[in-house]
Amino acid sequence: MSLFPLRLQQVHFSPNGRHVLDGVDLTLTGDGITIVLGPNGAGKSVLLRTLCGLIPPSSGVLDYGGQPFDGARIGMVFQHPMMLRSSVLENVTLGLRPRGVGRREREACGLAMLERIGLADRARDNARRLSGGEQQRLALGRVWLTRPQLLLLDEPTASLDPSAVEAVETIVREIRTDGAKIVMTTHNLGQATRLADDIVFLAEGKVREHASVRGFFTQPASEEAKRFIEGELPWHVAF
Ligand SMILES: Nc1ncnc2c1ncn2[C@@H]1O[C@H](COP(=O)(O)OP(=O)(O)OP(=O)(O)O)[C@@H](O)[C@H]1O
Repeated sequence: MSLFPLRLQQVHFSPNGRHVLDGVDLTLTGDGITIVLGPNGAGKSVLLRTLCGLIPPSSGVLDYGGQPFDGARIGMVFQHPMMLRSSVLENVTLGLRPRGVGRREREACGLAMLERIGLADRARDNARRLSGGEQQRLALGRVWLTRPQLLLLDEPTASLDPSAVEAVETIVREIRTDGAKIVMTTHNLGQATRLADDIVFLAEGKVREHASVRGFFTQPASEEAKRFIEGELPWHVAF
């Protein structure tokens, strides 16, 4: 049963009458990486939290491929992932416990995942002692083990150095290749050009554009998107 196409129709989130999401219309297919761009406060994080059920919309329709909402098939990773005060191995297998996976199988799956994300030699270390980049890789491995159909990433590389960013991007691509649909926010426009299949441009709680990555950066349809690209992209993107 697929969560896709995922359709949002006139989705509003208006806490205390303030229009944070202001009539979002959006259709997402089940493949590829969709990057959500937009200025600070545009509502990008709120949109992701709405998609995974953390924020109930004030009004509007969210249709997950005609299926009822099923949070078990949706994963989310935040800019600062939560780490239990326990080992890297226990942290990476956390999502398997509620699924009834026994301890031995959890360990085997966890160790295999740590190999994939380059943390096998840290399995017995305290997860909270990992660097920011390592913690983000661990958070991605943890959610990857639960085989989500939809993975939401909220600025996962915002506070990382370039080599840690590259490691995270490699894992994100592998998760996509493994079949998950990825929706991700970033302020790093270079990253958007490296990872995205399509771009959703959000401003003042509205989807202003939804275009291919090439289309968005070479021929932005709105003045707002043009200004956004010019203001935050200090280099020429050559497609
Ligand atoms: N749970 C919430 N309840 C009420 N208001 C919220 C909630 N979460 C966020 N907001 C408000 O919604 C607005 C949009 O916030 P959001 O975090 O989605 O912006 P953003 O586009 O992700 O910005 P940034 O790029 O700075 O992270 C902000 O004014 C924020 O204070």
